[in-house]
Amino acid sequence: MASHPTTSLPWPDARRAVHAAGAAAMRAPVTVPLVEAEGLTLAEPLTARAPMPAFPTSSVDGWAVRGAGPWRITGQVLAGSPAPALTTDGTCVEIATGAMVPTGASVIVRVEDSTVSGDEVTGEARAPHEWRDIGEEAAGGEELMPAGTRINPAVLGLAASAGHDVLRVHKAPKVATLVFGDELLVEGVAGDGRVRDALGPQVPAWLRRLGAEALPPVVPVPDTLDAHVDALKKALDGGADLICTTGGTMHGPVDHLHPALKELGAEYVVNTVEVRPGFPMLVAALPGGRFVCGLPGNPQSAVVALVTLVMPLLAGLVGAPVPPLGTVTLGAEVPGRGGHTHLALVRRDPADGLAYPLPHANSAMLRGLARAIGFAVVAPDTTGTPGASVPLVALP
Ligand SMILES: Nc1nc2c(c(=O)[nH]1)N[C@H]1C(S)=C(S)[C@@H](COP(=O)(O)OP(=O)(O)OC[C@H]3O[C@@H](n4cnc5c(N)ncnc54)[C@H](O)[C@@H]3O)O[C@H]1N2
Ligand code: MOO
Repeated sequence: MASHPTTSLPWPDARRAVHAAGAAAMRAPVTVPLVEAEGLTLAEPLTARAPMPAFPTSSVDGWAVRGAGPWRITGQVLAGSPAPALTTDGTCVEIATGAMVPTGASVIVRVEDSTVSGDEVTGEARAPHEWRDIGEEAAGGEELMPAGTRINPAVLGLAASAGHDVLRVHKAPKVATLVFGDELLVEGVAGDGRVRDALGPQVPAWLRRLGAEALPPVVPVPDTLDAHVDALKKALDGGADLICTTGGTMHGPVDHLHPALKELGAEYVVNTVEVRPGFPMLVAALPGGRFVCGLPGNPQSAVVALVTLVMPLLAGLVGAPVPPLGTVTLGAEVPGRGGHTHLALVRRDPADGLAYPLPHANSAMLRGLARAIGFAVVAPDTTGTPGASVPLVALP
């Protein structure tokens, strides 16, 4: 590894490069029961194991009738039982919502549209017919969700409906957080040159939202090369697939990240990105398909690095696509940052739906971030003008 290479990448290229590196290091999928699958990622497309629905299913309570009325009641079919066929015109069965529609039924008359006298029913059916046809939602074998889908509660429900008891998934990558800096306090108020650690509390929380299994942060890792190397090795011994470090990405007197990476034999995937704030961010690959992501120490810059590098890297590791960007329409001018991409904190105004830049958005500040929906992306050598549609990196 060269010392201090500054092969700075444009912001879109950096996202793609780390995603590709993650995808190349993807682990083998595992099989888990549905109850353990929430938040994990589908390793195979989710398919319907049978037509959905598997049988014609009444969508109302009423009468499944055959032929023209009036209809003589010959029985009842409830949800959960097979339905005997209706074989004679002028007959009907009482049917419950969710019950299997008997073969031979012409229509279903709703209970509220019917009159019963003795064992005879009269009434009128509504159009279109009041049942769900076999395979109306999906044919047997049809793909419902692609591989790479993050399993949310709705996907879990869909998988169950589609007949799955277990799923092939990519497990959540294990991610360690190492917070560098002798100036950091882990409690109380800043003063006398010391500042409160603002990253130990938030980085693991962002990581969990990105689908990682976040290990408890190590805070602070002392500002010596030995302590950095030791902490990185311990995290690897602890099974981390990715180690997020904070601070020390530059080359100041106590910035030891680059020398520590060199000692571990790491290879840069990305070393600095043409983005403001946060340009000194990096991702380095370690032997065995593991990674270190260096988040800059300025707290907002660290979050810019999380969404720029960690988000696509984690996506690659679990076989998900490069996280797509959203779009916002700007309500006010957002300046560019020269030849760099500007990730500008924005809020969305509930009155006009437009995105406005936030105050207190300096890279050392978190006040703007705490009110933001995400970062508007202002391309190099441009200005975000009011009314312009620009990409949005939504906060996870
Ligand atoms: N000579 C130059 N110096 C700096 C440059 C530059 O271009 N030339 N760039 C600046 C930029 S931009 C950034 S970003 C920082 C990145 O620095 P490091 O990643 O090496 O971070 P540190 O020096 O350790 O810390 C920077 C800043 O952030 C505070 N910090 C660090 N960790 C935390 C934490 N967990 N919670 C709260 N605050 C934290 C730290 O006290 C510093 O104030 O480099 C600039 N320098
Ligand atoms: O790039 Mo630094 O992250 O602007 O503060």
